[in-house]
Amino acid sequence: MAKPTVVVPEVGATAACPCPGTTLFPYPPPRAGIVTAAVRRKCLQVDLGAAAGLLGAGAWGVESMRASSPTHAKAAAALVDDDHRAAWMVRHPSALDKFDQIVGGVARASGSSCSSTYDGTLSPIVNDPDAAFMSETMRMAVRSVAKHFPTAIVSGRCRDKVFEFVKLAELYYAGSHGMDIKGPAKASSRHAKANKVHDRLVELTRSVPGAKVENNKFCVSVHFRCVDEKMWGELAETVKGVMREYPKLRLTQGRMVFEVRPTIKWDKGKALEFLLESLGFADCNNVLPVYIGDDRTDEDAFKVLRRRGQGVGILVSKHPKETTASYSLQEPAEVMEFLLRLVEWKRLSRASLRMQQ
Ligand SMILES: O=P(O)(O)OC[C@H]1O[C@H](O[C@H]2O[C@H](CO)[C@@H](O)[C@H](O)[C@H]2O)[C@H](O)[C@@H](O)[C@@H]1O
Repeated sequence: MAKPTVVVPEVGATAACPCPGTTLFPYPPPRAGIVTAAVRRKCLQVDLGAAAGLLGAGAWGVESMRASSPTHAKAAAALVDDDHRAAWMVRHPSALDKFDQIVGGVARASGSSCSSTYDGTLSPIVNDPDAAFMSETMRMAVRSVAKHFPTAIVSGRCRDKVFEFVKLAELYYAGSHGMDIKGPAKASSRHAKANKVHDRLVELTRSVPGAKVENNKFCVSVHFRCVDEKMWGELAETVKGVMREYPKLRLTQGRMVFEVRPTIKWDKGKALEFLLESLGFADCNNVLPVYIGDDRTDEDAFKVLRRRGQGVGILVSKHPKETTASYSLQEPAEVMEFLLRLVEWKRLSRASLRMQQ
């Protein structure tokens, strides 16, 4: 596995990670005084072991693979009765229906910061991970949001690849589950480094038709969306075998994908927290951080917002799911509508401020 070198959101530059607990990142952090010792302590306190999506030894296999399968999700959803769904919607109401409530707590003249994941949030889920393109209308919506609010995309993918899909230089990008962060600027053209684990997984999964191994620079994804369910057990055993060869790696699971990651104490939650601190939004009560995500690994970010009592987490899901997010949206189309509402809210706030002056 390649050693993460990088990190951080400083306009136009990459710099160091705020989490000095690991020697994998260079230190000190980029902007003295912005990332404080208290922040670093907070980073280290987050209990990764309890993070949703982190699979303990032996806890993963065909059953957990089934849980992330759309066919099984649909079957499970069919069993969910209307009362259950209605109760879930009360706990996680639509962010569109509750838009006024969401922005209501923030002073009119102030703002928001917006973070979102890529797959399943800004782009629809498709079989081929290399073909998860974003629509032009979604790109325009994200561009508009970024004009008004600091906007970040936090993804399990490698940063360069997310940039290739999104193509907006004005955003913050946090790739490899937030391990590789860069602020608005022309994104780096550095290519993802092939690494031993990636090559080993490619070699060993060749016998499983439909399996696809993706190099996300500091992480590796093993996709089983196109693998016949009969082969899932074999694939899980193969991945498990490679994990035994590399005991310093850990395994998490997303939507029909195994995600092999280094055991460093870093995740999307810490990336979000780091972005907030670096942007100077950590203790602002007149800024509304919004995090929108669809995957188990996004729960780390939702938990951070809950713990801080700051901002809102929005889960993108058509079906009721266990989540720490406060609100829900059903699909990327609703995400786009929500983003445009944020832009409109900002425009109206500005106009009303001008009238008062
Ligand atoms: O953090 P995200 O931006 O949500 O990335 C998480 C994973 O997303 C991608 O996989 C998912 O989307 C694919 C394309 O729609 C789909 O085929 C796959 O089944 C999904 O799990 C990406 O390819 C992974 O590397 C990311 O870890």
